[in-house]
Amino acid sequence: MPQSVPSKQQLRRDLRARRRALPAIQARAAAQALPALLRTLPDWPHLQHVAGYLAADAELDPAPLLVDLHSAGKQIYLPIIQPDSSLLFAPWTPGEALQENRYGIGEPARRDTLRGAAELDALLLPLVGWTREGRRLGMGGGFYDRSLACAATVLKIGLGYSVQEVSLLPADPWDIGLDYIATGEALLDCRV
Ligand SMILES: Nc1nc2c(c(=O)[nH]1)N(C=O)[C@@H](CNc1ccc(C(=O)N[C@@H](CCC(=O)O)C(=O)O)cc1)CN2
Ligand SMILES: Nc1ncnc2c1ncn2[C@@H]1O[C@H](COP(=O)(O)OP(=O)(O)OP(=O)(O)O)[C@@H](O)[C@H]1O
Repeated sequence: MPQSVPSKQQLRRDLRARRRALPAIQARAAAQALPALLRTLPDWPHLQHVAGYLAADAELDPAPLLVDLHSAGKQIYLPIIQPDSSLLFAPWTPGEALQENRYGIGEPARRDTLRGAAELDALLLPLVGWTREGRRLGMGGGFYDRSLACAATVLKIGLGYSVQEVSLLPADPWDIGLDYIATGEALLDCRV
């Protein structure tokens, strides 16, 4: 009998629990490995506008990576949830003022020059689950899928622990694939 694929909802529950159970020392090591891993990207020198996120719910923390990008002279951005449930991205520098969104996640208070995903060079996506082929499972709001529907050119880099890898994910027509996945141990090229 073919093995059935668990629902996205079931997977989300299991993988979020797995993420929360990771020892703090491993979580920190993965976050601290990200800057050197991302610097091996062939496109790294050309990335000028890069959106990240502020870690919530035990997500792989891009903070050291955002500091590294900033110190390399790149402009970093954070997502702002829009009324139509898409995301726009506001420039942000580590330490600048934040205000909480409906999930308690900080968003830049200064939002004068918002960009769409298509106007960024790279986007760091928080992963709940991932496959080697670059499929992703997010928190379930569809925010990233909606925002990427018209942004084919932006380099999509998922950040997720290796314990969040699964062999199969349910495929929906709106799912947008990743170009790379950084696990904290390796940078995987999903386009090959
Ligand atoms: N760090 C981070 N920022 C992000 C995202 C993300 O996944 N991670 N998003 C990526 O989309 C957007 C926010 N999406 C989110 C979707 C669901 C939940 C969440 O915690 N849901 C709760 C129920 C919360 C409630 O309804 O009050 C849950 O499922 O337990 C959080 C963020 C924009 N910013
Ligand atoms: N391009 C889109 N346009 C309209 N609705 C969309 C689009 N993409 C996704 N959605 C809606 O978003 C909901 C959640 O999608 P899904 O379960 O794939 O979320 P996710 O990819 O895990 O979340 P996220 O993208 O926020 O990380 C779906 O019910 C779907 O209807």
